Amino acid sequence: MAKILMLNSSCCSSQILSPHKTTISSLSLSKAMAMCSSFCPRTPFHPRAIKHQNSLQFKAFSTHASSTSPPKDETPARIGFLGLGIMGSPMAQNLIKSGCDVTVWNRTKSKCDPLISLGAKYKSSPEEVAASCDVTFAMLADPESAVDVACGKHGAASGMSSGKGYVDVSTVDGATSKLISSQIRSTGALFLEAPVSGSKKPAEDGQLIFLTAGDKSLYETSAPFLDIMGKSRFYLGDVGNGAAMKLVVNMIMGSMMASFSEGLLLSEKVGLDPSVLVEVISQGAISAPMYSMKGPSMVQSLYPTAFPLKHQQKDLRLALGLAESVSQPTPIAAAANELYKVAKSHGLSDQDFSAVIEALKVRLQQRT
Ligand SMILES: NC(=O)C1=CN([C@@H]2O[C@H](COP(=O)(O)OP(=O)(O)OC[C@H]3O[C@@H](n4cnc5c(N)ncnc54)[C@H](OP(=O)(O)O)[C@@H]3O)[C@@H](O)[C@H]2O)C=CC1
Ligand SMILES: O=CC(=O)O
Repeated sequence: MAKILMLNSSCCSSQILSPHKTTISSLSLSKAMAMCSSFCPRTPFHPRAIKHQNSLQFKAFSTHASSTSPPKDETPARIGFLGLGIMGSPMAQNLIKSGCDVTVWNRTKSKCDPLISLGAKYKSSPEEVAASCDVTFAMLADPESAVDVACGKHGAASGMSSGKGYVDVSTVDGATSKLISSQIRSTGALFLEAPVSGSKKPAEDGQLIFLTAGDKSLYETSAPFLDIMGKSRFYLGDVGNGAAMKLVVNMIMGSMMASFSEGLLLSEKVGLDPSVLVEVISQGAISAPMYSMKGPSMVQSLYPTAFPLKHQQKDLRLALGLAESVSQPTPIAAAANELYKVAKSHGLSDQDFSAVIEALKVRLQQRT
């Protein structure tokens, strides 16, 4: 999907400044240009929300982010963010740093504190966040927590009403997403599922890939915010399609990591240097950023957590359920899932998913 950027070149000099007057060094040029166009009143492209059927109408950024006052009928969007784990915290942080009016909530309140210091507001329940915001994002661990936060007691749905939107960016299965969608939409609000591809570093750098599905008008009004947090976005149609796309991608990723782990250990066992294997792979047709990023630390048996192993196993489990639902054989993913289960049983749930290699070491030790 191409982003269309209409730039007024006079506002984009060699050093592009954010509204907070800091150089945007970690953002891509296209993102910086898009942000520049957002803040420059002379550019034809401006992320003001379009008026839609259910009157979702707002501008993307708070007034201090713009050099001119907004028209009187536009108020700055109030953005809610629920779930401040490895992914949610940097995503919310990027919204705040871009000048958005952000209200946060997290089950463990202490994780809100760094964001409050950056200017976020705080509410003590998902319901209160949803009631006080125009669009609420949720980044929760798994289907159970996503349902609980959206539909449980004092959940977001209780604070939703017509004119509001709920964007669930958690990785869940289609059935869960449809359940949340129906609860949210029964209040008159709009729903978008938008799981992300990309891990901790892309979340920090605003380089995530959004896989969205659901209410198209919410997709359009949320686009300026998705573009702050991500580098691309796909609109895939009906609720369930975004979840399915995410699960297929992560099914492939989990199998790739399991296979890479076998290769590293086999190379070592036959007397090769696994670091050289990582280098060889990086130069050939099977190279992937994941191998180059994770390989060197895996060789040292280090697994600093970016994507928790428990979440990778959850995604494999959900992907296998998806495959089962259409009778698609997925023997490789099924075998990989077993390996992640072994890793979990050895206490590796909260390590990075690359720690799955330890499950193979355990097996080797048990056999010898
Ligand atoms: N890390 C990654 O690289 C990526 C992760 N994802 C997906 O994004 C989602 C979040 O991942 P990540 O940030 O890594 O996960 P974390 O485990 O770091 O964070 C999980 C979040 O869910 C909250 N949570 C868990 N259980 C409950 C519950 N019962 N009620 C309320 N809140 C709950 C946690 O709250 P608390 O702080 O209180 O524990 C925390 O805010 C997952 O679905 C994951 O699969 C997608 C792409 C990449
Ligand atoms: O879900 C994990 C990712 O890296 O994407």
